[in-house]
Amino acid sequence: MTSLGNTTPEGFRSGFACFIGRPNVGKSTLMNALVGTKVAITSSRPQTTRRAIRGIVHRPDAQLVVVDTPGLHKPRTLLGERLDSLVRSTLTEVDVIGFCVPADQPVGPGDRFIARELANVGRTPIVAIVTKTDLAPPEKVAQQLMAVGELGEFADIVPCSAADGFQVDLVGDLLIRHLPEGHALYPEGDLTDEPEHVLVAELIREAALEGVRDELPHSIAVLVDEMGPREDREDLTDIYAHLYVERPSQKGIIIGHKGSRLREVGQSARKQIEALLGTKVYLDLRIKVLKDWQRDPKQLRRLGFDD
Ligand SMILES: Nc1nc2c(ncn2[C@@H]2O[C@H](COP(=O)(O)OP(=O)(O)OP(=O)(O)O)[C@@H](O)[C@H]2O)c(=O)[nH]1
Repeated sequence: MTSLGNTTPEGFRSGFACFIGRPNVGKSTLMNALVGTKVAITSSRPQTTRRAIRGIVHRPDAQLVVVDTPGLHKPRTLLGERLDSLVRSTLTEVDVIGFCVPADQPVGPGDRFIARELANVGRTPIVAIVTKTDLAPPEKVAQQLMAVGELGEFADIVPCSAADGFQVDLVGDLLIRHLPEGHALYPEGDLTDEPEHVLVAELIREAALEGVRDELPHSIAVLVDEMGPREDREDLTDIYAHLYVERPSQKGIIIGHKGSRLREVGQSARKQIEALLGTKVYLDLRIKVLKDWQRDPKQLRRLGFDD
């Protein structure tokens, strides 16, 4: 741990940024690329992110805390409504907003909806980020920069690719420019302030999301019940977790033929968790049906989606 405050160099900046954009535009991947390690989970399924996970970017001249928000969308369920209020409260609390639009898809109603929301946020500066430039030829990227420019008032518009690293550092620079001067908010070396058990639950959920069909992702939640080093074994962490679904049919899908899918999910999650914790992991993963938990306030609270 380094001390905070008394070693701050002249002109040091610190503060908060968040990325906003339609689901699946690459917000989490960009945050991971900026932070340089896997903190938020990513998947090819939209609406993977449900929590405001923070990644912390350490630079000699600045500390940028990135708050990762769920994609804004029109609310359909109680869960949806909570997500949206979470996004809106996040937007007013940060120093700068990164508005992400992918290079490989035309600007659409979803992007315009968010641009309108952003226009109401007030004076928070907005950097427009055209993501996934590796998926579009240069002329298409150039057109996209122009199209995005017409969506609103932006401090900057920058193309980048989190996949090949193109201009990821520049995105960091452009966000940092809007932070106030001040000392570091977190000790050097901290990459996130999410508790470990939350990261572990997210890694399990990510593994379970691989290859499932459209309606299922929203129905999966994971809770770590217990986690700690095994007695006399510093190098082994025992983890007991539950994966919740909403219907018995979904339980069957997750478990797979003779439990084959669940085994794969467990193995894949275990590898990721071992990388995160730096120890061997014993993972006891059970599945439970919590009927319609997305619509039940009590269950939502239990699963960590507070009002
Ligand atoms: N080719 C390419 N793919 C990318 C890039 N960034 C993200 N992706 C992919 O796009 C998909 C979505 O990325 P995420 O980072 O999960 O997107 P998100 O905007 O955080 O999504 P939500 O959490 O659903 O809001 C994943 O399959 C990523 O691997 C990029 O720069 N290039």
